[in-house]
Amino acid sequence: MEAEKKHIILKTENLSIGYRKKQLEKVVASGINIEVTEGELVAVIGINGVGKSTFLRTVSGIQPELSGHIEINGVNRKNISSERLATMISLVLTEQPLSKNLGVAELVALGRQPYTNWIGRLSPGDLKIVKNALALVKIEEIQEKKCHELSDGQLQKVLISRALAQNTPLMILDEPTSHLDMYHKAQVLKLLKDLSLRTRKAVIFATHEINLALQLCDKIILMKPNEVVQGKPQQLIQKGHFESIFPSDLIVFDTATESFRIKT
Ligand SMILES: Nc1ncnc2c1ncn2[C@@H]1O[C@H](COP(=O)(O)OP(=O)(O)OP(=O)(O)O)[C@@H](O)[C@H]1O
Repeated sequence: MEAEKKHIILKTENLSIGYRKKQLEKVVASGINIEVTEGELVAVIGINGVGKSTFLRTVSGIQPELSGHIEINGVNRKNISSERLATMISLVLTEQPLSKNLGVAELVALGRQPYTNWIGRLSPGDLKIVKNALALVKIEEIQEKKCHELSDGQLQKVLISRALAQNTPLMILDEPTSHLDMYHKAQVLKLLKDLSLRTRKAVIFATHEINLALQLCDKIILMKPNEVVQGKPQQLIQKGHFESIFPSDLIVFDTATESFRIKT
């Protein structure tokens, strides 16, 4: 029987990413061909400096691609205005400048900005969506708090809730678990998994939590210095891709337990 064809939310073709300064071009990664479909949870993995943030920023339209093609929901990203892009991609970035004096519910309500007028008045429909976003992330109890009163883990959930209120088919997060303890890292990633299943959004996040990503994600985009590959965790493990991510003097990938361990 033919497998059900899923809607493609993000597609890149021969994408090259990096930085341009005057005439100089610094290519961070090239030949990136990936596809992410609705309801998928996808981790972007690779060593420090390999280009994970650059990739996410390029896909989100924060910085231009060097060359190649990006499609969001079937539309060439070059043909999408920034206003429309805000209804297609929601972002959760690390070290985001935000007014910590804002209340939790107020911050989540900012997710409705692409749909409200310049005064930002919320309609009953907007308020319902904000309420739903607070409930999906289970943060109703802290909605009256100010953002400066929150722990890092709580703040991360609030930012995810704001991205949900934005109601986009694609959610992109850059290292959503940095600064969190092991339990809260697992909690946030499990939350992303549940959200991708329940809302059918495509959720893409950069992470250094490879062991957790291998257990939870539908797909992994593995960025290596000379190639970017994508696949189901099992496929990438079977092809031996994880054995060559790090220099092997300190840590090794154990295929039996499908996790990294310290070399003894
Ligand atoms: N604004 C910039 N201008 C020029 N080069 C940059 C700029 N920002 C990052 N880079 C370079 O691009 C490369 C990729 O950086 P990037 O931050 O995307 O990596 P990363 O995989 O997200 O790293 P990490 O895991 O440490 O967060 C690095 O060599 C970095 O020095």
